[in-house]
Amino acid sequence: MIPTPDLSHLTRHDLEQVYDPAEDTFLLLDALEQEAEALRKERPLICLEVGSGSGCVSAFLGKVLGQSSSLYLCTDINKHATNCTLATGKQNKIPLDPVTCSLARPLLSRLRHAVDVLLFNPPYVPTDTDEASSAQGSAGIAGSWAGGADGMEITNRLLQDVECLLSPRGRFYLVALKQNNVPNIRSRMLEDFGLTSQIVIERRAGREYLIIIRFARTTPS
Ligand SMILES: C[S@@+](CC[C@H](N)C(=O)[O-])C[C@H]1O[C@@H](n2cnc3c(N)ncnc32)[C@H](O)[C@@H]1O
Repeated sequence: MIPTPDLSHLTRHDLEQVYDPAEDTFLLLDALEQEAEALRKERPLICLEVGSGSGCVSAFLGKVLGQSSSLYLCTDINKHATNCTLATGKQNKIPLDPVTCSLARPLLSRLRHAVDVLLFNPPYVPTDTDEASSAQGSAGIAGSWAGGADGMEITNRLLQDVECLLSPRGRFYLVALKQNNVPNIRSRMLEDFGLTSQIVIERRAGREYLIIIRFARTTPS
């Protein structure tokens, strides 16, 4: 079993401003652990986590891949989150490179068809559009969950860029709620971008039913 990254350096003050890893985070870790062998075999060079929050998921990915020369890029709209991501990388000896920005927009042209592992645990909670817009605008803790209509407004923006980011062997892992309409997400990604998908793992956690979907150009082994 791969240990959960050490987050003991994060203070209560940090976790008032940055998403505290929760069931959704841990389900994504479980999915990455389940896929560990296949991920190592691919020898990913560029990994990108959008919305890295504490940095827990990217630090875990670094542990999954072990000693490698991978680049671990992370983005978050929340400046406190990118600070925490940097600190979590140091604490766990994984060289995380965080950038404060929205989604992957400023990196898009540089990372065209270059990302081998793309991760996103998005703000997926259905809210009204105004709440999601204001959370995005203030770039604080509410941006961790406020997802707008169907919880999909922020995720949909990244979905438009996934095909452009993924390398030929790239894999994209997305956290979704059942209410986000997973069959619809999967069929849109296939019809619009030719990306196939699999459910890696799913679990009920309290009121939420959480699903991790993996997208790729062809069905990975
Ligand atoms: C559910 S939290 C997940 C945090 C962390 N990846 C985890 O799994 O614990 C969603 C994260 O996405 C970030 N986020 C929200 N909107 C974003 C955007 N437009 N661009 C980049 N990050 C965003 C939030 O600040 C938050 O850190």
